[in-house]
Amino acid sequence: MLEIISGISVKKVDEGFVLDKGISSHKLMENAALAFCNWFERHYQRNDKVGIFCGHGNNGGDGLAIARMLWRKGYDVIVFLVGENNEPSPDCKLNRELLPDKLPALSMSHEDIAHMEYDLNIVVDALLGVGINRPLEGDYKNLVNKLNSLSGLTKISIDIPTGLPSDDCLAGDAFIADITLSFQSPKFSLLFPEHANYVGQLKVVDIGINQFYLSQFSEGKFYVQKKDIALRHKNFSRFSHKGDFGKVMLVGGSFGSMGAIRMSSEAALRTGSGLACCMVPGCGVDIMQVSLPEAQVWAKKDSDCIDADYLGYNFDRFDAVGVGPGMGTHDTTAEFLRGFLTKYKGPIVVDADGLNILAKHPEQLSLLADRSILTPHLLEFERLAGHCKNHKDRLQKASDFSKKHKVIIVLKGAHTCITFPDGRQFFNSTGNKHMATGGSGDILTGMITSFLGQGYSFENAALCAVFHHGLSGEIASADKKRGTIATDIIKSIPLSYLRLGIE
Ligand SMILES: NC(=O)C1=CN([C@@H]2O[C@H](COP(=O)(O)OP(=O)(O)OC[C@H]3O[C@@H](n4cnc5c(N)ncnc54)[C@H](O)[C@@H]3O)[C@@H](O)[C@H]2O)[C@@H](O)CC1
Ligand SMILES: [K+]
Repeated sequence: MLEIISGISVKKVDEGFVLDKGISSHKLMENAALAFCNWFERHYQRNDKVGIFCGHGNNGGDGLAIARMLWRKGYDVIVFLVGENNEPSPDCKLNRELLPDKLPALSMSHEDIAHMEYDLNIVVDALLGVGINRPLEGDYKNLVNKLNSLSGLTKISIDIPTGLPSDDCLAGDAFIADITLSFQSPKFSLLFPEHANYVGQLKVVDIGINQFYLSQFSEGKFYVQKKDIALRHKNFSRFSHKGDFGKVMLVGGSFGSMGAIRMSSEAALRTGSGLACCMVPGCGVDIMQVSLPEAQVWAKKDSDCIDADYLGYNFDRFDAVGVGPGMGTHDTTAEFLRGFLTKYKGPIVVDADGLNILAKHPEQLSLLADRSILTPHLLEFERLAGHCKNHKDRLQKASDFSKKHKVIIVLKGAHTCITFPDGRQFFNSTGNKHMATGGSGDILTGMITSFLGQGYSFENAALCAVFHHGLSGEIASADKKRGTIATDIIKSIPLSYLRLGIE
């Protein structure tokens, strides 16, 4: 699992790695530049006109090495040098000297920046990286704003968009990238929703520094990728029977809101549950049985919402229970939740109106069994934990909340963050904007509940479900883009398993 370390630690990791391996820091920069160029070559043609904007630190050094390599591969490259009245870092200086004589390199004055007019297809931002220690000003600021104003070309940031602090929220200007290629592991701030427009698509490239070096600076933050997830799945044999795949219950729905619980239930079945039973109000029975014949239904006749009478049911027959989608927050439903949390101590997932009830009745939080999984989106989380100044603050509050109530928080959004009571936070790498559609969260509830029911540990259930949910969304939206709807995501769950070689 990739460690997400602070910008200050990045420098220390580099130094430790270089010392241990007996290589030069220049060689490490060459590795980084090569990793970038290998990625670049797979995506861009040699007739593209590439402008590489290089600052005076090591980020600029990366840009210069990349320019030299791309030029040697036959790309049409122009190098722009900025910040030349600052002392360049030693590796930046060396890479300036290594530029081939025939490769055009232009020093940019204030006037050049103001009147810049080049016919470029691709802009590479190698102005500043994780070494930024103050908001942009002067030439750097003017150039970044100028580049941001150009349209109709592809903009790529090296390591981090210039101007973004690696571990904090942006104050001031920053380069707006279409793609950010971050070296070795993503920088923390690249995962904040406030920065989504600056980062564009996030790619992480390996530059050969192994995890041993990164883990020495661990802050308990991790970036979850495909290779981390495949191994966390359980193997089932041909002798496995329905019971091994788990019996789960999904509780929710109310008059006019039956879609949510229907989608959760279908998602649980598609994730592999042996049996899914949904507990719904009487008004939802026909809807469920007609639209999802594979699910069992339990309901009280003539009711419009889940009420305290539902507490007579024996929940202990289930391996896991998901509660909340479409359930409403009626007083009698809150009464049900109080009784349910008191009664059932198996693995549970609480989502949507289940969370809204907890926000309205915070005394119920103490009834949650240890390691219950709560799946709020950003707004639901704030209802539970109070106003958050920004995402950094929100992540800290998620950590405090998780520790205090001994629950697992799945904070949904781009790079969904899973926080455990021991403080570890896992950031997901799958998913895209097309998943921001009604019902998407209900599906995740069904998926986590299903994994819990299959006997996965709390950690593996949360990580696998979040990863597959995102990947299913990517698969579903590949040809539907903004026309993607939640049920498309459910249909893609089996394909997501296949992508990981899981049968
Ligand atoms: N393991 C890694 O992640 C590696 C990182 N490398 C690169 O090294 C970069 C970090 O290099 P540096 O630490 O030299 O940092 P930068 O390239 O970000 O530059 C730091 C320099 O800029 C100055 N500076 C800070 N804020 C400024 C501002 N607002 N305006 C103008 N100047 C400002 C600093 O005083 C310092 O002189 C990474 O982002 C990455 O691109 C690679 O070369 C090698 C491996
Ligand atoms: K940069």
